[in-house]
Amino acid sequence: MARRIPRVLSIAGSDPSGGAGIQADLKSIAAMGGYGMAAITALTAQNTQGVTGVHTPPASFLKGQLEAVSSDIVVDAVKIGMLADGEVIATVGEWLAQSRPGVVVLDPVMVATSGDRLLADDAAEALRGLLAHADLVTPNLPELGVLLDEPTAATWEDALAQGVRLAERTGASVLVKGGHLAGAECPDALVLRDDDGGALRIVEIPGERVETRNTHGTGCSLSSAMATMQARTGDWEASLRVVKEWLRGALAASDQLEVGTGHGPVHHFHHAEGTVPLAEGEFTAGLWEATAKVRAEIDALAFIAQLDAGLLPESHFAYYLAQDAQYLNGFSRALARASALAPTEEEQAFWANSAQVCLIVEAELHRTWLSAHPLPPGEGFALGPVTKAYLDHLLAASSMGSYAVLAAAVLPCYWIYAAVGEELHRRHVARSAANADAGAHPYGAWIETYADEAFAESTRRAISYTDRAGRSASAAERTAMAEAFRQSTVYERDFFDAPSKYA
Ligand SMILES: Nc1ncnc2c1ncn2[C@@H]1O[C@H](COP(=O)(O)OP(=O)(O)OP(=O)(O)O)[C@@H](O)[C@H]1O
Ligand SMILES: Cc1ncc(COP(=O)(O)O)c(N)n1
Repeated sequence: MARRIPRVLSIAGSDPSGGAGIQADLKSIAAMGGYGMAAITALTAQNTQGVTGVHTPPASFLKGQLEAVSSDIVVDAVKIGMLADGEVIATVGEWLAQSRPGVVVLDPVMVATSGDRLLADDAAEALRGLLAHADLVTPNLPELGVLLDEPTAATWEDALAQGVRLAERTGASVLVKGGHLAGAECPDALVLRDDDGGALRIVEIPGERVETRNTHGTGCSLSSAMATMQARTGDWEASLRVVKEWLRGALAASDQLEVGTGHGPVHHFHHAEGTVPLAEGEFTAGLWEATAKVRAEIDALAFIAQLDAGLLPESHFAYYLAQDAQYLNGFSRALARASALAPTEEEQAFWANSAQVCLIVEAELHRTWLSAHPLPPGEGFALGPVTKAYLDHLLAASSMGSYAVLAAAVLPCYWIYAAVGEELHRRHVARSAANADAGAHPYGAWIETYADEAFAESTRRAISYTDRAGRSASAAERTAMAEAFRQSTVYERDFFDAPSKYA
């Protein structure tokens, strides 16, 4: 019976480096939505380069582990991996016969990727006997040969024929794996026994080989993921389609892990990266970090240096003020929309108040700064191309209907303006302290407006609300937020640079 969160038991060896064995199984089971458990058959000392030791505790202790689990917990599926020796195999066989779990996947582990033996020489026969307890057996090509007492298949066709022979001989279904084939293809195939125990059916699932050395634990990961998916779906073919695609992604993303210098592990949770729980401030710190290059370009703009040194042409300052007034009007509308979409009353009030403050600041700009710094004669109060593009971007974010994306889109206007203003103000204060003449700075009064504690507080709150929205957003929404934030940061840069182009 299909189970939404299956309880899956791995009976396997421990790999302290985390790439294979029960460690890989528990990650794979969780990645496939199951609840993972592990009864340990043997301890290995190993890393990505190889196995340096194996310690097999008494089989009676494994029996104790299995009984402790099954006397209390319903086991929906079992995955069996490294079994070490004949005594362990006998213990697992007895437990399977007695507890009869719904799904049994057996990965007949004999030799590690590194070439080290994980099964005693004399235990292959005992392992053959255990296959009758399995619903699905997942040998790699050399293991398939050993189980049949035949040479390793040289071609995929030979391997499929061996898979059929193994299924006929054991009564289990067989997953024939193409990982050990040469070439660009990496197919897998299921030799399936119909429910009534009748004819065998081959389902081949093609796949491309991922170019990587990081294949440590792929067999363990595949078999435990298959056990979990089968308990969820009751359909081997549907399970393999999902698991194979997931494993391909895990191999492709394995380089990100940077674990070890040999055959590294696969990235079991590559598909869930965008949904990792984030600490307070982590999401917006990530947005800030990702825009470092654009922000460095802002710091290097002539506009900033000239404003700082008092050398900004008057016409540039007048253009900037006129565009700022236009911008504030549109920005206020975006903030009003953020208020309308806000999930809490606190945020609703914050954005509504900010929208109103924008209009007050715009009126103040007209009344004081713009009348003192009029545009050159003949130039109308036109919406410049950057102002228009920036506002169109905010308008698009407003109409998408996502509060989180809109918050990310309006945030750079707070954060970057505050950061740039704070730095200009810091330098101005330092200059004033060193030089009594600083009062003569033509833009001194403007730079002093940057020391506004109320704006700094609003910036902190805008960051905190955007961060909160990002932390509870879906992976797709987080991506859209990051893009909206990046785009607005680019417009911030272009806005400071616009006077040098259009004034
Ligand atoms: N380079 C690769 N690219 C894509 N898929 C691969 C690659 N290597 C292995 N696989 C897949 O990984 C799974 C395990 O296959 P493989 O034949 O390597 O088993 P294995 O030898 O038991 O694994 P292990 O590496 O754990 O010993 C199969 O689904 C196979 O198709
Ligand atoms: C404990 C344990 N179990 C299984 C394997 C096989 O995995 P691989 O063939 O990928 O090394 C392993 N190396 N260690």
